Amino acid sequence: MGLHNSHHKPCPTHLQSPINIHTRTAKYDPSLKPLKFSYDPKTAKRIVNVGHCFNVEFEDTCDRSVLGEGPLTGYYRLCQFHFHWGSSDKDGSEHNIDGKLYPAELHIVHWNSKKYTSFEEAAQHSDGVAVVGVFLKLGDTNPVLESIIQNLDRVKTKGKTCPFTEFDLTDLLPKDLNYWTYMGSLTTKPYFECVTWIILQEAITVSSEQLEQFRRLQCTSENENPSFILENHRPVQPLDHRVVRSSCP
Ligand SMILES: NS(=O)(=O)c1c(F)c(F)c(-n2cc(CC3CCCCC3)nn2)c(F)c1F
Ligand SMILES: [Zn+2]
Repeated sequence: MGLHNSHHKPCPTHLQSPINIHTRTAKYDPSLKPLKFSYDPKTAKRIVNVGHCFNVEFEDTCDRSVLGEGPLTGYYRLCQFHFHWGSSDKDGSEHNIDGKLYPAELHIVHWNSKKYTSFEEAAQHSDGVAVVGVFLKLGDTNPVLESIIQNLDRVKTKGKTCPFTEFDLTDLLPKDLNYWTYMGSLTTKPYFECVTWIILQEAITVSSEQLEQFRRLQCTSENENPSFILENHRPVQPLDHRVVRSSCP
């Protein structure tokens, strides 16, 4: 659906992600509920180097690990999490907060298993996917991140996988679960506009050395000349007429 202007030519509105979150313009919505994470550590399955990043994949053939409440209707099934980072600690996050970039951003991807039968199907619908974004700020070594990073040398090249089980993803979340939420898209191809974005307001820590480990992943397969995933964050996109809501005043 396009907006109409004085020339009566529809101009398409885009619902692309990431965006810059202007905190003073975000609107407190008292009807927003607290986020409810119900993750079963046994659903953690494996780590995969997908070329532009690495995914930590979960068993998503049933609703054993779900995200509920918050801005969502019903619950969404956890399928994977991954990170975005930059070629230096100066940038790397996809979303910005009042123009501030963080050195990295965690995305926890869920899909609407009440209405759809797979992630691929859900991604074709505006209420299909819910991604929780968590900023990583420079600080002390994060021991929970370390338990993931110590496996990265087993998935160094594109297409490689390694088992990764018994992982409690709630250990990676900050204490404060207040969030901003808006309707947007996947930030990589095919950029489908199917995502309810839920961006946590509190960051978790990552050390510079841990970020360096991300940059040692290769986007090439093992029989190619190696090149590295130095950065994988998309530039911010126009907000257009979207409103960002906040779970707290
Ligand atoms: N940054 S993000 O917005 O959190 C983000 C995601 F949420 C994703 F789900 C993917 N994603 C892309 C595909 C291919 C599918 C192939 C079948 C059709 C749907 C896409 N698998 N997962 C993704 F790459 C990504 F970057
Ligand atoms: Zn992402």
